[in-house]
Amino acid sequence: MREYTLQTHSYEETEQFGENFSKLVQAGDVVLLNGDLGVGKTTFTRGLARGLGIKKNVKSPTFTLIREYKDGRLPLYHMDAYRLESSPDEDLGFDEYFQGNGVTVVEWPQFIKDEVPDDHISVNIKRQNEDDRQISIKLYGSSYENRNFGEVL
Ligand SMILES: Nc1ncnc2c1ncn2[C@@H]1O[C@H](COP(=O)(O)OP(=O)(O)OP(=O)(O)O)[C@@H](O)[C@H]1O
Repeated sequence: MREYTLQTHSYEETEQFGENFSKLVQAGDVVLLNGDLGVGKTTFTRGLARGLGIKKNVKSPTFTLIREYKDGRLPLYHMDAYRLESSPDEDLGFDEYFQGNGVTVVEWPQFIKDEVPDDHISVNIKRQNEDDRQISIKLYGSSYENRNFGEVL
C-alpha cells in the first residue's frame, strides 16, 4: 500500500485536486471516497469529472444511487452506497461497473464492503476547520503499482 497526503484550504483547491487526480486514472479504476457529510466528496468528484473532460454538472448521487457520465475521456460512474445500509444484499450490478471501462467513484463504501475489489484507491477527506481539509490517498493492489500520484498532487 502506498499513501500520499495533502491539504486543501478551499473548495476550489479540493476541486483542483480532483482534476489533478484525473490525470492518472485509467479504465477499471475504483475510487472509494470516504469522509463525513458535507466534507467535500462531491467537490472532489466534480474536479475529477472536469479533468476527464465531462461537461455535465456533477450532482450528488444520493437519490439515484448511481450517476453515469459518458461524455469524457473515460466514463465516470458516481455511486452513493449510503442507502444500501439497510439492504446490503441488493444487487445493483456493482461488478459491471468495477470491471467496466470507466472510473467508479463510491461514496460511503463501508456499506458495500463485501462488493469492493481488493485493488482500489481510497481517498479520505477530513475536515480540520471551516475551510481546511486533510486528504489522504491510499493505493491498494498491483493494479496501481506503477501509478505515481505524487507527481500530480
Ligand atoms: N477545502 C475545502 N474543500 C472542499 N469543500 C470545502 C472546503 N472548504 C469549505 N468547503 C465547503 O464544504 C462543502 C462541501 O460540499 P460537498 O457537497 O462537496 O460535500 P460532500 O461531502 O459531497 O457532501 P455530502 O456528504 O452531502 O454529499 C461546500 O459547501 C464547500 O464550500
